[in-house]
Amino acid sequence: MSALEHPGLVFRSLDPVDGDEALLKGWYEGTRRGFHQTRGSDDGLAVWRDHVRSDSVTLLGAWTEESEFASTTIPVATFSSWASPVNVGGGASLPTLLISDVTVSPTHRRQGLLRKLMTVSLADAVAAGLPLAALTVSEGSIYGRFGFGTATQLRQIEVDVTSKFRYRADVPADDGSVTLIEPSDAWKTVSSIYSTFQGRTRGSVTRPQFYEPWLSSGYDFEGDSKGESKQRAALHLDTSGTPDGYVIYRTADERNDAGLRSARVVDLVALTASAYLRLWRFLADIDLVERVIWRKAPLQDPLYWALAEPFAVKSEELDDMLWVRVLDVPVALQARPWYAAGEVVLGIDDPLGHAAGSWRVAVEGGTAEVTPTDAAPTVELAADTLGALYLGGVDVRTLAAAGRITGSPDAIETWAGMTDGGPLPYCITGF
Ligand SMILES: CC(=O)SCCNC(=O)CCNC(=O)[C@H](O)C(C)(C)COP(=O)(O)OP(=O)(O)OC[C@H]1O[C@@H](n2cnc3c(N)ncnc32)[C@H](O)[C@@H]1OP(=O)(O)O
Repeated sequence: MSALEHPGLVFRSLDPVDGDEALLKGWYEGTRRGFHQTRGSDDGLAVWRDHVRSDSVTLLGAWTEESEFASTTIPVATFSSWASPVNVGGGASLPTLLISDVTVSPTHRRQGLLRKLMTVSLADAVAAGLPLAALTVSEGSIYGRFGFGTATQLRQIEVDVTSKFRYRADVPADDGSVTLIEPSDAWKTVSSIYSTFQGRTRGSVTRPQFYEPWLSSGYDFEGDSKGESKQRAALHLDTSGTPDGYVIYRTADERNDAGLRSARVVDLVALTASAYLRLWRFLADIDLVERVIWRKAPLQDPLYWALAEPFAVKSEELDDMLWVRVLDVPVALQARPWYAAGEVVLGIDDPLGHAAGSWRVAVEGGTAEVTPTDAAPTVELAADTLGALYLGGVDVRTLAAAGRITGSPDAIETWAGMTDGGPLPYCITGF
């Protein structure tokens, strides 16, 4: 906290368990104000308190010094973070600093408050031995300067579930079944299926506690009220009756932009291809619904390829999801999978210093050895580009074509062979 100084402001780190009640409530209100939400209800505050306690969230804020005309409890800047595993591929996960609730009020914007809070938080994460940091963003141009790059992407799709929705004749019939269940009763199964998915899926993030009140319909985050009455849940059971997929969705009174009756998928996880297609069949079988909208479809979606009329799937948007920042180059690079033997000297430009320097990366048998070196770099890139590459969401050649990776054509080809490969990362967990 010593590095956190700003004229007229007092910085505090609030204890999420025993912190001053008025300041905690004020901090929560500060984020709601910063994100243009309504003032919070007591129920919303209680849900937030559960999350910050159980995820051991660090709550940083800046308050104006005592004044007759300024709130003593609502801060002008907020910044939260906590440590949680991210799946980095090849079955490995790394503890990662997850950053959220970044707000600075209009009275104090562009005076360097975000920069101060970010710089201190990343330095603390390095001191605590966290090799990665990650966040999801509101605008794409803010976080590159702090070494974050777009590491995973999602597609928003709108699926025509009228008679156009029909699988090809060669798609095998699913032998399992789908059952409707109340979201509160489904929660235990939902969280267990997600946890298996998390362990298997490159780019996936361990979920913070607030997914429980959200997905079990205990709290409506959009309406800020207790109980979410529109959400429904269905489980997919395999032939032995074991749940291996779920969908949580909303239907009542939903309309798409063209006024067509639509359902919205809130969360969908399937552990097998068969469960995935069967859950989509289930969604298509909901009567009085003409379109199903899902904001978190994978970029390579089997649904498109399984349909007799693939144009039933309309891609609406390509969205960024997880932004990653490498803090410890050897730990981070040695943990992820590699795809061809080779050696390069990476030169990383990192104004914050954590990843800066020359690093010898030597790959043999699918694993890398990464050591600092005085040798001249053969491949050069900035920290945010390394973050974008890290989970395999974009390949080396594309970033080189964008001018973000430089080196001789041979060195770039060697680095591409080593780095590119494996499944695309997939993260459906915002925070
Ligand atoms: C992880 C998350 O929580 S994402 C949500 C982010 N929050 C929001 O979108 C809420 C609304 N916006 C805000 O509250 C503020 O504008 C913030 C938090 C985005 C920026 O806070 P500020 O204190 O004004 O930023 P600060 O003055 O420290 O700026 C740091 C740098 O980022 C740049 N920057 C800040 N905001 C933006 C922006 N919206 N777009 C582009 N660049 C930006 C500044 O120019 C500055 O650049 P420099 O230091 O390299 O010269």
